[in-house]
Amino acid sequence: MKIFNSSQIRKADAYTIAHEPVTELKLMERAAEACAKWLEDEIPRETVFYIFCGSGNNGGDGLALARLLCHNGLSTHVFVGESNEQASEARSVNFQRLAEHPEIAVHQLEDAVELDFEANSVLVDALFGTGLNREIDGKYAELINFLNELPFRRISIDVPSGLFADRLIKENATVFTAHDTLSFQFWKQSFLHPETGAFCGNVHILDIGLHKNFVESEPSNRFVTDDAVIFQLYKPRSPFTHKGKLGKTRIIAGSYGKMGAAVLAVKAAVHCGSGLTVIEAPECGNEILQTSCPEAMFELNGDQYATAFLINENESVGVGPGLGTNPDTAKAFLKFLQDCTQPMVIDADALNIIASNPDSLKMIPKDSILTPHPKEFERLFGSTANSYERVDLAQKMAAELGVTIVLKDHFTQICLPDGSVYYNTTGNAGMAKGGSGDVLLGIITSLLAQKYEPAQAAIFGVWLHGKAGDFAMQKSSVEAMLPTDLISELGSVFKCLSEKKGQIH
Ligand SMILES: NC(=O)C1=CN([C@@H]2O[C@H](COP(=O)(O)OP(=O)(O)OC[C@H]3O[C@@H](n4cnc5c(N)ncnc54)[C@H](O)[C@@H]3O)[C@@H](O)[C@H]2O)[C@H](O)CC1
Ligand SMILES: [K+]
Repeated sequence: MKIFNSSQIRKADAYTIAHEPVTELKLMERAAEACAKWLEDEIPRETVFYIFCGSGNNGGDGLALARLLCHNGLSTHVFVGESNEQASEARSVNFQRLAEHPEIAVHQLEDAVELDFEANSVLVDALFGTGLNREIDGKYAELINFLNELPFRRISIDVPSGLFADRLIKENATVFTAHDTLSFQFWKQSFLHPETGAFCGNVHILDIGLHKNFVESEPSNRFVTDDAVIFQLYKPRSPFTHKGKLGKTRIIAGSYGKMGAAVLAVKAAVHCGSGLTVIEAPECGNEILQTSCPEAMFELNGDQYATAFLINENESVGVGPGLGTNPDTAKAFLKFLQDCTQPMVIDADALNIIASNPDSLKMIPKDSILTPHPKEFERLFGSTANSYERVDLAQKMAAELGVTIVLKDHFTQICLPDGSVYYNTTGNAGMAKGGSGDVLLGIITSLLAQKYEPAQAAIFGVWLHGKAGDFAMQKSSVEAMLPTDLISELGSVFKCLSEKKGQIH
């Protein structure tokens, strides 16, 4: 799914109105219908809805929503500003149409502070959407601060009021803090970054039928990895295949005291479908690895830590977890990097060695995949003021070096050599635990061995890893789930994928 900025979203709106064709009023009605359906499906019927409406079309959505909810027998209050003079036509019509339902209580926005809210209230924010053009202040800020303190579920229409769709806000800016955001048609960039996404709660993207031709032809280099992307990437296994056709994965990982990282990476590679898997590690890991993962072959590269790396053609290499940064390991790794020509997956200590030897960035084979967390990214490419600047820098460096950079975050960003960025939305806070990254390296390397193109392996691998995390969370909890559980859940994720793909074709 493409990510558009607010001016592109306005264009999508206008294009749809002109070419479907459909009136602005009808489009607003569709948006309100989608929200009403979601609320009626998700929120108990005895709820009292308090809908706060601004003077723009976001407010118009709120007014239409109030009418639809009331029409369906739900208890509804609306709050509007003093004057409707500035309002768009569609918003004004929806204000007038409230008269169809005299049972809707209409209040002034400033009266909210005096109101006795029912115990089973839900607050709906339709104050500002993509038309916000400056930070919120004055009476709107007072109202939002008041609403944020009430002990009720808060739901935003399209965008939490106070957030811009496509840029950072000032620290301490006033924003409606939503538990859920019902947003139209597209993910907005601000939902995907920690500084702004924290205000959105759970994001639900509602289809309102904006014109396909516009969506297809309007350029964007930012995307969200959605189900359509994944179904296109996933290659179901042919019944006539054999292990020789499913690639050879080499995981180079582990040193004394950090052999768990190697275990996790190699097990993930095997569970992700690698035909043949080799774990290259120092002698101290031999017994541990052969016992914990008998499916993989062991090859020696040192005693307590790696001192020489083996190069084999026709293998996909994933290197770094638990490797350590002993000077001998660093020297051997840099030589290996210089001699290799095949794309490889580089993580953890291998990234730290590169960061300590900046000239080695140029030696990374083209199309390789780097999987830094924010701290590793900073060591490699320097610090940035915020996550928006960080993804811009990652996008630039990926294109400059001809590599894929997987910037690990709540919504991990996959920056491809062609300058595009994919945001991943699978995964959860239970994955913020030592060992998750080792599993990711194993998954991506395994996909690379199975002849997924490097960019595909990165996008698909990050999605799989997150989805396995979501399955693991359902069985356990964000606190208790383990990176090992991600490996165990890979099977269920593939099962689900192949069943769904079967339905589609
Ligand atoms: N694009 C779509 O797919 C659809 C969008 N819909 C809804 O429309 C809004 C966008 O509406 P718009 O009228 O452009 O903007 P807003 O409602 O967000 O508000 C603009 C309004 O507010 C004033 N304003 C802006 N910033 C401030 C501020 N800080 N303080 C006070 N006033 C401010 C501005 O001058 C305008 O007067 C979109 O989000 C959807 O909810 C359609 O209904 C369906 C299709
Ligand atoms: K809103």
